[in-house]
Amino acid sequence: MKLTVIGCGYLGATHAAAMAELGHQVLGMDTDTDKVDALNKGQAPFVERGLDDLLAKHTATGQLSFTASYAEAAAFADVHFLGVGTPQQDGSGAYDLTHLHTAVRRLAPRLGDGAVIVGKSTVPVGTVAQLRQTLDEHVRAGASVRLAWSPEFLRESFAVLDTLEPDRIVLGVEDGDTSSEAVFRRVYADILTAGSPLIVTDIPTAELIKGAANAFLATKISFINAMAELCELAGADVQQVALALGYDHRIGAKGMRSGLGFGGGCLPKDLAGFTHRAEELGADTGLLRQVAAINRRRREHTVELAREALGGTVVGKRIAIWGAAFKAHTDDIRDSPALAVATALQQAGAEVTVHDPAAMANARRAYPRLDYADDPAAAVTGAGLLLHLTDWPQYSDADPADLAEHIAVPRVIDARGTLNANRWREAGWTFRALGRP
Ligand SMILES: NC(=O)C1=CN([C@@H]2O[C@H](COP(=O)(O)OP(=O)(O)OC[C@H]3O[C@@H](n4cnc5c(N)ncnc54)[C@H](O)[C@@H]3O)[C@@H](O)[C@H]2O)C=CC1
Ligand SMILES: O=C(O)[C@H]1O[C@H](OP(=O)(O)OP(=O)(O)OC[C@H]2O[C@@H](n3ccc(=O)[nH]c3=O)[C@H](O)[C@@H]2O)[C@H](O)[C@@H](O)[C@@H]1O
Repeated sequence: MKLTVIGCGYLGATHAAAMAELGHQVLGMDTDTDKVDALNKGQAPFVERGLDDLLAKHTATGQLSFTASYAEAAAFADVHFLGVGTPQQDGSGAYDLTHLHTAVRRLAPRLGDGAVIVGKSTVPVGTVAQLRQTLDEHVRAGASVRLAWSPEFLRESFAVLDTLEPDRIVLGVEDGDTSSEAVFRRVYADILTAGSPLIVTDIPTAELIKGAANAFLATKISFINAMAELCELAGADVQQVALALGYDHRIGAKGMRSGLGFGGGCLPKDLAGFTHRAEELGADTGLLRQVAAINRRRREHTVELAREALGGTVVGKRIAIWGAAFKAHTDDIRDSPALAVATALQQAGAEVTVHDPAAMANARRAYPRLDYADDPAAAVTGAGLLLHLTDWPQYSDADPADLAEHIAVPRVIDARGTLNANRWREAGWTFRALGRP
């Protein structure tokens, strides 16, 4: 089949490459011409495991290509996936849906009768009804264009795997739309045959499922972090609590790692957007607001622990920070907990040096006033404290005995819970981990 993917960031570029892997002819479209150029060379403009290989494989054969032209995209296919950004508006937490409306407005007059638009971006419930109006206002006279919504559940750093082997696929269709599901089943035929369940719903349900999924993932993380707060007060170990809870099949161990809390371009933004929309609808959002508050406290608590470790003040103190990405195996620094802590400490007067295996270029661009080091040992050299803030395996594999030679005072706070406490203590470090004795 021939398909387009409009908006080729983390979601869209991965979706386009995965659709080509399924055997479809795919044209990706993005307004950012630098991105389009990189993608046409078979390179992802960001770090994502396995994506460069897929892009290179399918751009080389011409099965996958990219353009900045709506006209080309509209002419290429009758099925158009939408993966443009839905960022947070400043202040209220509400979603900014302008990119979606722009994409529909620009695409609509160029579409032929029978075309299908399938949205994948994350949206608050009620968005598709508004997009339907935009579509109807701009579509060619006499052309009937269907609009469906299939929210995406991929995780960055597992994006290719999650797209090709999804836990489930959701498709929301408009009332009276009897044909989008059949088209969609053809697009996803191989994935459905392999066993991924497809849940077909009305539009509001599909929109809401995505918000609910991210709110639940955020809640699970904040729940275990609330237990971490309690563990610190009680002298208990949150990792053992999580281990024991996780064996209960109704709870499950996945997505319940305690630490510095959730960041990234999605969970914080989607929790805020979901909460905002729920309040507009008149729902009680006490639970969701607590989830966000607990998450904020993780960052504040880490800053406080650093202050405490350094004798009550960070002014003029050298602090090494391991990690800038919002999680391991990505260069994405959107709402990174590590950089939030780094900048808070710098604002409080500390001299902060940051290292990250993949996200240094993005961090440097966004936070040019922070100091950066090219390797983990260089970051700790001369510091009075090391903060471990992103869970890269390089950091848990590092040799604490070797590092103790470089740091001025061997003191570490493990905010991700992945350093081996015994190993660090035996190498002479004063070791503190969030939620653990
Ligand atoms: N990053 C992720 O892991 C996931 C993201 N999502 C959702 O997918 C959507 C996109 O997220 P990301 O890919 O992370 O964002 P992103 O910012 O990496 O990519 C968005 C892309 O859309 C392009 N764009 C903006 N306006 C456009 C327009 N009018 N026409 C064509 N292209 C346009 C931008 O240039 C950019 O390349 C969001 O709604 C997000 O919540 C959902 C699941 C996973
Ligand atoms: O809507 C989205 O964009 C995506 O958001 C998240 O995916 P992602 O942001 O890539 O990353 P996660 O692996 O969920 O991690 C999010 C944050 O939570 C933190 N986290 C994650 C898991 C955990 O157990 N504990 C924890 O603190 C991570 O360090 C990271 O900062 C969801 O996991 C995806 O299902 C969803 O599609």
